[in-house]
Amino acid sequence: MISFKNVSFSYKSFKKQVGIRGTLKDLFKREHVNHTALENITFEAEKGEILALVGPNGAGKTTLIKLLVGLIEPSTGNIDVLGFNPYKKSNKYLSQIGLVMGQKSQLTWELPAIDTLHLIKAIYRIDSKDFTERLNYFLNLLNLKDKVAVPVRKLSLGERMKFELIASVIHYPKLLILDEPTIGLDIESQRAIHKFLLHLNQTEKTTILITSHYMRDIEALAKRIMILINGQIKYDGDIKQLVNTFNKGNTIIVKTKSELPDEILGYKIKRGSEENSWEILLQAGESYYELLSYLTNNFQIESFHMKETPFEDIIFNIFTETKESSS
Ligand SMILES: Nc1ncnc2c1ncn2[C@@H]1O[C@H](COP(=O)(O)OP(=O)(O)OP(=O)(O)O)[C@@H](O)[C@H]1O
Repeated sequence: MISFKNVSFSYKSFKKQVGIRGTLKDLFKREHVNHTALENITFEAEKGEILALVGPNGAGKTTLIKLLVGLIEPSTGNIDVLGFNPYKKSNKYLSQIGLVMGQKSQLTWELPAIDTLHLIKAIYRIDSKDFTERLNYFLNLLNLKDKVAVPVRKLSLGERMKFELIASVIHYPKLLILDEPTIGLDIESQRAIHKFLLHLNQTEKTTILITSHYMRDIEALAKRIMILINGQIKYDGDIKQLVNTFNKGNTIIVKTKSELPDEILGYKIKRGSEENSWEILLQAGESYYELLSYLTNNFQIESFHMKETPFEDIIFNIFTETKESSS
């Protein structure tokens, strides 16, 4: 379905010299600078997969999406999507993909969303009966039935994004690309969009590639995650596996009736947020049986529970560690 082989991409830009002399020099001879946004990217995705692409700002996510939709051509390497070279922008290829960009709208601002949808129907030559049935089905699913005649500018952000989604999938795309589709949305709208995407993926086997800075999106949707840092793939695989590999440890929260020392059996004890609560960091996979039995035998313990490291923190640690090791 998607195949990237040793794909690199560099943006070319002009070097701007400082001062009036520099500006004058620039008029006659401009120096080019190359910025490598993606370096040697190789991955494949199968039909029906939901693949999450994450990375810090400037990692190269949007560049990868631009390559996928054929807006730019790789500097080196090969891309094949659904048997096409995206850069050739053949109509046959474009009719099989859908794109949602959270920061850009494909709906006409002054008109009701239904008008844009009719335009899309005409462009993709969707059969009228099929279009009406599919549209009604989606409108019901996303609870938008009474919003079709409202001008887009009067819709809430959540309603608009739902219409954006419908506009990008009404023509039965085999591949749906979503760039920050839930940006700025409340949790309810985010959840509605997750539900819709999972439903589409299950019923139509739509392959989905999503980028998001919200780890909620990633956890709700994808089994596979690809982490892009400085234009390179740092991790590509199962999300659960990622947690097992990169989670440094979990924290036990202990509540006591009395003070605890700074260290027990070699474990550092930190004060928790509440009175007489304590945090003890355990290494991943470490057994805590001995520690708990020591605590219960030697102190008055009220309760204890394990706090797993949130997925978001694990991803954040991967981002910062890579940054530190490359600087
Ligand atoms: N048109 C351009 N000309 C020159 N450099 C560019 C251009 N577009 C992007 N870049 C650079 O390429 C790198 C990758 O940018 P890209 O937009 O793909 O990152 P991103 O992962 O999508 O970031 P974000 O999460 O902030 O959207 C960045 O260093 C960026 O400054």
